[in-house]
Amino acid sequence: MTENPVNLLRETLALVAPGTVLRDGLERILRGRTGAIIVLGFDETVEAISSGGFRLDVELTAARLRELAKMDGAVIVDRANNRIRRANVQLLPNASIETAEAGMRHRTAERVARQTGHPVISVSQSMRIISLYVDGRRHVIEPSEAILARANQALATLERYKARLDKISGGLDALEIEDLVTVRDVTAVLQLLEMVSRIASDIDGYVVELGTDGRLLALQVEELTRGLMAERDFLLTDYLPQGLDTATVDARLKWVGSPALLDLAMVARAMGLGGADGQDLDASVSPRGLRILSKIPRLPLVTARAVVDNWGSLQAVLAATVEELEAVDGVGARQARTLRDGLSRLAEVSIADRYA
Ligand SMILES: Nc1ncnc2c1ncn2[C@@H]1O[C@H](COP(=O)(O)OP(=O)(O)OP(=O)(O)O)[C@@H](O)[C@H]1O
Repeated sequence: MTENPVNLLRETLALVAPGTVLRDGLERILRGRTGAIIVLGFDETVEAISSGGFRLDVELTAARLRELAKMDGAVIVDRANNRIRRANVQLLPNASIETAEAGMRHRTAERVARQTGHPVISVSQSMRIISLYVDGRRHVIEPSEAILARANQALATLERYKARLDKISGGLDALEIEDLVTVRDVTAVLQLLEMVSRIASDIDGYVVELGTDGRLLALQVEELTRGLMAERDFLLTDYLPQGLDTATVDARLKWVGSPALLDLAMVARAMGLGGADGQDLDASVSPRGLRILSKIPRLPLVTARAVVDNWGSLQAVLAATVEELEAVDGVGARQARTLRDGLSRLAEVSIADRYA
């Protein structure tokens, strides 16, 4: 099999999500109180294990699927072009393939999926359940309400983490301006960014499964996570030691499980901060300044980058005069003023917050 199993499951979940032709057909089969076995792939391997029935080459529609499922046997759909290719077929998969299922329909579905590498759907007449067999695993298609309940729980968690992220990221602004940042402060922001991104990716999975029922959810996640990838990038640009790049940090964090992620030293180690074991969380660090400069309204990102590249530290940028800023390649008079005013405002807000 050439396809990545995770992608094939995701692809199949998208094919049967609410709002799709296939899902509509499956719902009709359930309402009609019949069962079905549908193979989502058509090639020589499928042909070789198909016996009897009849051949056709018609577009997949919900009504056709429902009609054809009334007959005994399987329906074969070419998922590459959404056409029904065979119906009323008896499937003869290799009987030595292990299956944990009971009942011929489900045993057959599981074996065919394993043997052909194509996803197979079975609709159980007796249990009124739609199951998906993909890459050796069974996935039960749940009603949207059940998935939405879980997705909404995840969304509430995402909102809580996002609120905390906003708070500690704002706190980091103040510490950066006053040059009081420690490894703990930086890693706490990256930790939350990582948690938010993991929860968002879980919700993305639900969105795929929910199809049209997940539109609102998708919009909410998009709104909550907008700009966070950029913020993460700027944070890493600001604090990564020389010789360590973002891709390496990403790869390291990927292997950190969610419970381990709660350990700040683990995050520090991934960022190459806090000593060899990441334990020195109280060590001082200074930002290059890109993260905070990116927060200045109307300041083009290229200007922010040019300034950071030139001075290499936020404290040096804070000490620079408008004339010095203007002298940097890629910084015009207007941008130098915007930058100076923006930094002054940020400093005022930070100090006011600190002593409020
Ligand atoms: N090898 C097969 N090829 C095609 N269709 C099959 C095959 N085996 C079973 N089926 C289909 O499944 C139907 C039900 O079979 P059976 O009652 O043995 O399965 P089951 O798993 O108990 O089904 P259900 O959960 O729907 O009650 C058959 O009438 C037939 O349409």
